[in-house]
This record gives sequence, C-alpha cells and structure tokens, in this order.
Amino acid sequence: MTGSKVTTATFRNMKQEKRPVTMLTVYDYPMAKMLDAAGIDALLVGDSLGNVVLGYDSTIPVTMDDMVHHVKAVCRGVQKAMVVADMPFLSYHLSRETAVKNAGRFLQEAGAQAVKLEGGIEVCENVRAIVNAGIPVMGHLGLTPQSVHQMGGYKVQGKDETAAEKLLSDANALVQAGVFSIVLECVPVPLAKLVTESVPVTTIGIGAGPFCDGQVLVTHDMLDIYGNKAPKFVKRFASLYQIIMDALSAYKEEVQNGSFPSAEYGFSMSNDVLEKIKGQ
Ligand SMILES: Nc1nc(=O)c2c([nH]1)NC[C@@H]1CN(c3ccc(C(=O)N[C@@H](CCC(=O)O)C(=O)O)cc3)CN21
Ligand SMILES: CC(C)C(=O)C(=O)O
Ligand SMILES: [Mg+2]
Repeated sequence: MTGSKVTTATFRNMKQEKRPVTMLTVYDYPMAKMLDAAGIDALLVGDSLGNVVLGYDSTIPVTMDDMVHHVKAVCRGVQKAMVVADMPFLSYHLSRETAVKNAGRFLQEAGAQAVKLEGGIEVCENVRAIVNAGIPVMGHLGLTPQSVHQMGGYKVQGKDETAAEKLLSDANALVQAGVFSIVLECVPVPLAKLVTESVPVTTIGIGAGPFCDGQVLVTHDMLDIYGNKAPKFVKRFASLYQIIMDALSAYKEEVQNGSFPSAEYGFSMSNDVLEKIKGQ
C-alpha cells in the first residue's frame, strides 16, 4: 500500500498504532516533489508562506488568492502525501458561508485534501459548517500566529492554569466540531502530552515536545535555507544556506575569471557553415 494516498483514515490508524505522523510545510512544486518522494505523510501549505516565501514579517498579509496559487503548484508535485491548505487571516471568521466557500476553493480549485485553521471555541461553528460540507479540517491551537497582535508576540502558550485549561477545552470543542487533527504550536511538553492523551484525533506538534501523535516544522527552517536565527524548537537537519552561498560564490568567481563556461558547456557547428557566413 506504499503507493496509496494518505487520508484522514491513515491519520486515525497511525494514532491507534502509535506511528508518528510526519508533516512539513511546502509552498512550491519542486519541494513538493521532494517531500512526497521522501514519504512525508502530510504536506502543509502554510500561511507561513508570508514569512518564508513572500517576505512579509507576519502571516497577516497573506490572501486566499496567494494561498490558492501556491496550493495549486504543490498539488501538481504530489502523488501520495495528504495536502493540507492553511486558511489565511480572516478567511474563516466572517460567516459560515464564506468559511465554507474559502475552504472549498482549496479542494475544488487547487486540489488539496484538507484545510487547517487557527483557533478554538470561537471558530467551532464555522469548523462544523466546513466539515458538514465534506471538507476535512485540521485545527491549530497554542501559538496561533494570525493572532500575534493579541498574544503580544510569538510566545509559548498555555503555561498558566487558566491558559492550560482553555487550551484543553478548545481542543475538546474542536473535536466536537469534527476536526480530524489538531496542530499544537509552542505549548509546554506536558500539556501537549495531556491533550494528545485526551483527544481521539491526531495531534501534530511544533515546539510541543515528543508526545504528540505527529510533528511538523517549517521546511525552510529545518533545512536552514536562510542562515538566520530560528525559534528554539527548530532543529537544523541540513545547512542549505551555506551550501547555496558557496555555489553562488563559485559561479561568480568562475564567470569573472573566465573558467566558466568551458568547452564542455558549449555547442559546436561545422566549419563550412562558419566560413560561408563569414564570407558574406
Ligand atoms: N519560518 C517560520 N517558521 C515558523 O515556525 C513560523 C513562521 N515562519 N511564521 C509563522 C509562525 C511564527 N512562528 C514563530 C515565530 C517565532 C517564535 C519564537 O521566536 N519563539 C520563541 C519563544 C519565546 C518564549 O515564549 O519563550 C523562541 O525562542 O522559540 C515561535 C514561533 C511559527 N511560525
Ligand atoms: C507552522 C505551521 C503549523 C503553520 O501554521 C504554517 O506553516 O503556517
Ligand atoms: Mg499557519
């Protein structure tokens, strides 16, 4: 069954069998092909697109059209992985109708299999409406970047009793609303463990410790594509920034000193033709 598509049923089975779900973010076709070939279970087209690819300093400017454009590119590169589309700022708050309509675009126009959205009890009515339309929904609790101005920065969430209780009741409300999975971002390890043991759906952690049912990271962070400072929870699995910078310097040097392009990179033509056109 290694060739078959990852579905919400796969998520359910993996939680039951205690096999960790692997998820990574992706925003374009080439990376989607690589992540799918590597057997990553789920690909999140995150609204971190804003930070990682579009150069904004938050996820708030990202629009539905931005997201649809990138989800389309990702889906063209994927055979097996589940593609989850992150719903951007204000695309699921205004009404049940707009929430369903926007979620539907990701499946109908772009080819995703599920959507993700941030928040707890306050979004549950709209989550239910999306689920009722036959669209699998992944929740997202803890550090929810679209609320950065309300949280007063990117900080660990759920540390005090009130916040921890709120997170637990939000998780239960999302389950009641029909989500198949919940991302837990930047929450203390023991709280993520408690939520994971309390809910029947698959929890996916980012900065939430090893006891979640799965893990997600921003691919550009774990590959260190930018050579910048990353949040504490990011492990660098490669240092691509250095590799890319070395390649760029080598190219510049070789073009400037004339060693590139050497003969092997050029095309020849017959001398006859050359002589003829020179004689004209
Ligand atoms: N490249 C990238 N990676 C991400 O993980 C990510 C984005 N972009 N954009 C959207 C959000 C923003 N995220 C962030 C951003 C910063 C921290 C951060 O600096 N956290 C502090 C915690 C401070 C504390 O409360 O102790 C850290 O040091 O990790 C965490 C998550 C996660 N998401
Ligand atoms: C960090 C993940 C969970 C996310 O929401 C994103 O990449 O936008
Ligand atoms: Mg996001």
